[in-house]
Amino acid sequence: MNPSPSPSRRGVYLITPDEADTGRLLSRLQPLLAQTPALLQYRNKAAGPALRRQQALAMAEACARAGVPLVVNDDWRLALDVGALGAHLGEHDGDLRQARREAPGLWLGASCYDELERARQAVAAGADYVAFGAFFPSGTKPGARRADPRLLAESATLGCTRVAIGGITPDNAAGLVAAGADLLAVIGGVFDAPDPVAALQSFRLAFEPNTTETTHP
Ligand SMILES: Cc1ncc(COP(=O)(O)OP(=O)(O)O)c(N)n1
Ligand SMILES: Cc1ncsc1CCOP(=O)(O)O
Ligand SMILES: [Mg+2]
Repeated sequence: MNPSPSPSRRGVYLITPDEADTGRLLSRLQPLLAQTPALLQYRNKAAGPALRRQQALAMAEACARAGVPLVVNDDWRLALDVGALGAHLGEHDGDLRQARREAPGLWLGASCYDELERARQAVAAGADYVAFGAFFPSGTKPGARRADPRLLAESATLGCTRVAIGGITPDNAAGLVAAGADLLAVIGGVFDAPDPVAALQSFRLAFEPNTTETTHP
């Protein structure tokens, strides 16, 4: 049995933008963490190891204060080091089976891009969640492989949390939830919005039952 903890499995999985200034990163995050997104992922593709560690520690402290679980991108050892809940690993981020063995308590996620078979293998190797995408063109990662929303339904039988990523905004979110996404991983849809807090709040609608249908006696 997998002993890792299981955070709230529905909602926005907010991911940090590349931001070199830790103070500025924190001040952009504070009002968003106050909205308690389901998770925060610390991701900074432009930072070296020292800045990543400094920022991951700052994220861990801010998340603990806000009651938001933290996931560290790319590096499960850093996740352990800063006391994060989990780590997210993609195809270039090491062996998931090794991470599961050496960090049995971490909540582990795996990028599966547009491949159901990769998701099956990730779950067999110990992943707690699988992530598919990009579902829409992503300004953050323009070269990201594209995925079909049908993957979200097709992966239901895996029995783990399913995450959608890539170009997700409040306007296109509901379709992915309807297709089976438990968590919507978002960078630009919040951080590039004119009002990031309002954008984060708007995602809530996507997770509410459809109230536009009327029942007739
Ligand atoms: C929730 C989530 N899903 C997918 C990714 C992408 O991971 P990866 O393919 O390793 O790419 P980078 O994010 O490292 O550029 C993710 N980070 N989070
Ligand atoms: C890391 C990653 N993997 C696929 S798309 C993407 C970027 C997500 O950012 P955005 O929400 O801005 O498209
Ligand atoms: Mg990665």
